[in-house]
Parts: sequence; C-alpha cells; structure tokens
Amino acid sequence: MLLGCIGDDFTGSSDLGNTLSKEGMRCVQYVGIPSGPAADDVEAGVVALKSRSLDRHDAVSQSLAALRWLQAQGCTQFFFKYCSTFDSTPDGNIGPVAEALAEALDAHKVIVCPAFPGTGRSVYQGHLFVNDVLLNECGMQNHPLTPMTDPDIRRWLARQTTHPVGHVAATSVLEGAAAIGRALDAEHRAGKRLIVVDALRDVDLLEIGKAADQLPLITGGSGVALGLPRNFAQRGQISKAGIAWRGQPGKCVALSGSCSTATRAQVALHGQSNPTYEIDAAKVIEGTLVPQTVTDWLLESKGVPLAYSSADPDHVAAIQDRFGGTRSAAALETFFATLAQQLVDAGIGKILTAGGETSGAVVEGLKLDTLEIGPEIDPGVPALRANDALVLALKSGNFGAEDYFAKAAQVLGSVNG
Ligand SMILES: Nc1ncnc2c1ncn2[C@@H]1O[C@H](COP(=O)(O)OP(=O)(O)OP(=O)(O)O)[C@@H](O)[C@H]1O
Ligand SMILES: O=C(O)[C@@H](O)C(=O)CO
Repeated sequence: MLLGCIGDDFTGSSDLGNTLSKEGMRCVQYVGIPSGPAADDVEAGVVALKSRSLDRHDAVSQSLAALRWLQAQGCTQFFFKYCSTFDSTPDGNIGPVAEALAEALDAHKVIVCPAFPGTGRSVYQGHLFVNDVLLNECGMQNHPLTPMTDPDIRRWLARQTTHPVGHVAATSVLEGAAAIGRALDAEHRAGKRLIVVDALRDVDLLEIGKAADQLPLITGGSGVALGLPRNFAQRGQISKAGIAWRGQPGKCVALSGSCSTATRAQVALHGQSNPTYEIDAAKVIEGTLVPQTVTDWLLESKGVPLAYSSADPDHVAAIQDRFGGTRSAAALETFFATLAQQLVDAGIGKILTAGGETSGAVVEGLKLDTLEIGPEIDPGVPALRANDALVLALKSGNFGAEDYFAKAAQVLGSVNG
C-alpha cells in the first residue's frame, strides 16, 4: 500500500476512493480499522471512520490508530479526508486531527484544501464557496451538527488549532506547482504548519498535487487528492489498472434518510417512474411501523423501489421538537440498518443509500468490512463491491444529479462499468 487515507465519514471516504480509483490506483475502503493486514495488491487504502462529530479526543485517538495501521501496511504518504464543506465546529475535529497526524508524522507544510470543483466547492482568498455563494450562505449555516457560520477557512481552522494557520493564495496556485512549493516553504519559515491552499479548478488541484509529491501528509476534500496518483504513476509505482468492475445481477433497492435539498429532488424525480414508500418518522420512533413492513413492500415492488424518510426542514424540525433530535436520529438509523439486513437476508444484492449517517448505519448494520471502489456514478459517488453477493452506492446528502437513483441502479448492474 502506497497512499494511506483516513476519512472522517463513510460516504466521504468513498468519495475519496472514487477520485483515487479514477486516477488509476487500486483502492479499497475499510469500514473502521481492519483487524488484519490489507491484501497485497491494494495501492491506496481508505480507513473510513465516523469521527466527524465525535468528541475531539476520541476523533484524535481513532485517527492515530488508523494512521498506525496504515503505516504498518507500508504507506509512504498519508491523506486526511474531511468534507468539502469543511464540516466541523469551533472545537474540531479537523484541526485537532490534522495537528495530531502532523505531529505523529513529523509533517510540516500540511496542505488544508476542501476544494472540489466538480461539486461546486472552491477556495479563494482562504474563503470557501459553494457554487456562487459563500459557505455560510449556502445552507450549511443551518446544519444541525456542524453549522458553518464563517466562510473564512483560515479563521475557522484557527479556532480549532494551537498553532497559527497559514495560507497559499490563488496568485501562487495559478502559477503552478513550483510557485505553490515556494509559497508553502515561505509559510513554513513563518512558523505555519497547517496551510490553507486556494483552488478553483481541477488544474489547480493537479498542480497542488505535484507540489505535494514529497509531503508526508495532505488534508482536504477528495479534490486535492486528484494529483497524488500521478506522482506514484510517474515513479512507476502503480499499475494504473484499477479494480475491474463486475456488475451484480438482480433487483436493486434504494433507501434514503437524507433530508438534503439535492436528495429530496432526487427522491421526487425517482418517484415519477418507480414505486416509492414514504417512511413515517413518527411511527418509526413510536414503534408502530416495523422494518419488516417496508422490507416486504420493497421485495414485492417492481422497478427500483425506494423507501425514504427524507423530508423538508420544517417536517424534520417538528419531529425533532416532538421526540428529540438524538432519539429520532437513532430510531431512524436503526430502522434503516435493520431494513438493509432484512433485504440482504432475502437475497437482495444491490442497495443504494442516501445520506452520510444513513449510509453509515447501513454499512455498520450489514457488518461490512471492506468495500472495493468501482466506477463513478456521479461526482463523488462510486459504485462499491462489498462481497461476491452485494454491491452498494453510498451517496452523500448533497451529491448527485437529479436522476441519481436510476443512474446508480444502472451502474451497479452493468458489467465493466
Ligand atoms: N423524517 C425525518 N424526520 C426527522 N429526522 C429525520 C427524518 N429523516 C431522516 N432524519 C434524520 O436526518 C439525518 C439525515 O442525515 P444523513 O447524514 O443520513 O443525511 P444528510 O445530512 O442529507 O447527508 P450528509 O451527512 O451526507 O450531508 C439522520 O440522522 C436521519 O435519521
Ligand atoms: O467532501 C464531501 O463533500 C463529501 O465527501 C462528504 O464528506 C460529505 O459528508
């Protein structure tokens, strides 16, 4: 294994795996820290944690444990993947984890770059944009767990870290790898360790990747990993073969607990030509709707049936007011996990999930340990193979085109992508 990655959530980890795999690395996503060694032919390994919203001390200790496992697999470079909308609180966990990894690796000049132009995220003058609005105006300011109220990533990160935060501005980035390298050196000499790097386009990310060739630790969204496989390829270290994709025959079902705007539009479109089942959150929490009812409905339905609890913000707020946020999320996530178990027990081999927490609950509920990265469905979302009988796609809430579900079902089923 050459590149060792640590992801702070499951869907984000498959997003990173997608980028590395598209660039020709044989990439596997691990669900948590594996208990044994990796297969010999893995070139990039992504240890997927659920550390984004943990207590910062737990997030740091899990990330360091993941680092030790990746070091034991022989990795020479490491990547810490967080959200392209920099999801974190003033307490962490991006800063504390990045600093702890930097310390453990004796890494200086640590790039911090959430840019992901393919999904509209860019960084300019240290500020994060989502399409044409600043981060704190894109809806992320209302996120229930990590409200992003400041678009200046340097200022936000400084609240989470002990050392001053540096910056490489677009003026250097647009000049290319050599200028980026010089700017990183200058920030290092000025005593900065975590350095926010501007990036607007994929070509910027490729130049940043070149400049990062000899750096032990890079951090960011999946975008900034774009240029890293080319460094290994240039040294003849990777096969560029990727992993051959085998589609899975049979019925595909979709489960959505994501309440994001993008998912709600995808659910609405999918429902125009496929059967859908709206899961009543109150009934789930009160225990009057059991997973078996929905499983039976999914098994009996034609097309790509979709069961969803996705609802608009007012509806979600009403449920949370009535039952409490933690209780309602726990009940719904357990419901989706049981649903997935029942579907797999009934022989279903293709499952689509929407929502980071929902996907995490499903993957944990199914007790999966490794996910091979397959072809891209939409930017940031790859097809995944869990074992001989099961393929999946885990969609982050805000990702995917409006026809995502139909497209994903098609990719999971088709042979060779
Ligand atoms: N109808 C509902 N009422 C209240 N809460 C809900 C409802 N449906 C889903 N939820 C909760 O909303 C949360 C959705 O989170 P999830 O991470 O799955 O989606 P997301 O936030 O859109 O995705 P991402 O984290 O990738 O951006 C879950 O905790 C889920 O239990
Ligand atoms: O970077 C992103 O936006 C995603 O991979 C993600 O982490 C969403 O939770």
